[in-house]
Amino acid sequence: MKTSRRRIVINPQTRSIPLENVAPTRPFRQAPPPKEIIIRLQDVSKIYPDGSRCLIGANLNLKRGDFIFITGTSGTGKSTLLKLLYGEETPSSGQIYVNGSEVHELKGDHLAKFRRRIGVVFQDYKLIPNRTVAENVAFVLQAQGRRQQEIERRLLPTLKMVGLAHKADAFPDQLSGGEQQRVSIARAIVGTPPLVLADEPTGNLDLENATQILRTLENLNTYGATIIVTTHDHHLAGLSGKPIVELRQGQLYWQKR
Ligand SMILES: Nc1ncnc2c1ncn2[C@@H]1O[C@H](COP(=O)(O)OP(=O)(O)OP(=O)(O)O)[C@@H](O)[C@H]1O
Repeated sequence: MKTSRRRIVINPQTRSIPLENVAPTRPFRQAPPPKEIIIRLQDVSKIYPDGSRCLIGANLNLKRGDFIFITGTSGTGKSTLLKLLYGEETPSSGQIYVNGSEVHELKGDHLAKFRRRIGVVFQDYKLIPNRTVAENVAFVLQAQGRRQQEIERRLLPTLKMVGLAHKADAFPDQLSGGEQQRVSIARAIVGTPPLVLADEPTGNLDLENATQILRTLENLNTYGATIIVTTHDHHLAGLSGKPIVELRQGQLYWQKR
């Protein structure tokens, strides 16, 4: 049987191949990364409709259990990078794989299930205003379908870890900015997710509290969780001794220690 094939026509004027003859209807997809690679960015660009260029052909590979800091000046695109990783934003081009899934292919229940395995510390905390600290943190475990007994077993130690056991019954508007930030950290780690994305998790904290939060994330990392922390604070990133990746002009650069 004869199959119809698209002809590639070389333009004799320029000797270049007209794009409409070669561009496939779907972007060319690479094979998924090997299992030990938990995060892969392949030639990823992100340009917002208003022209803000955050990533330009960026590449990154992280293995399970890696812990890195992403640094970069304000407005370079650190938050955007995390949003791409949990599917809140879609790349303008390129592929992003997280936990074996190509993120922007995930929709509906698949996306919700994928996100349940990621602990996210949002820069603006996103606490539920009419729920107490304990309820905000427990909410994650309820969404994961955990039993009440397990919720109770996890809740208090996590609140203690972030120094907020005494505020369990307070509502978000009764907390300082730093305390709200620590609630958002507790919420991200209470389910011991295999991946934590923390957007400026220490931005509102003094050095003592910031160091305590880093120790908590390092502790989770020793149990195998992959951790990505964005920060402006080179000093804090330097203190931890973990690798630093700088986002500069749309590219990701591993810093030498
Ligand atoms: N939804 C959006 N629509 C258009 N532009 C956006 C959007 N979100 C972010 N931007 C722009 O993209 C750029 C990167 O923003 P982003 O918040 O990712 O940077 P950042 O490095 O996290 O900044 P900061 O350190 O100040 O939090 C900025 O110029 C910002 O104005």
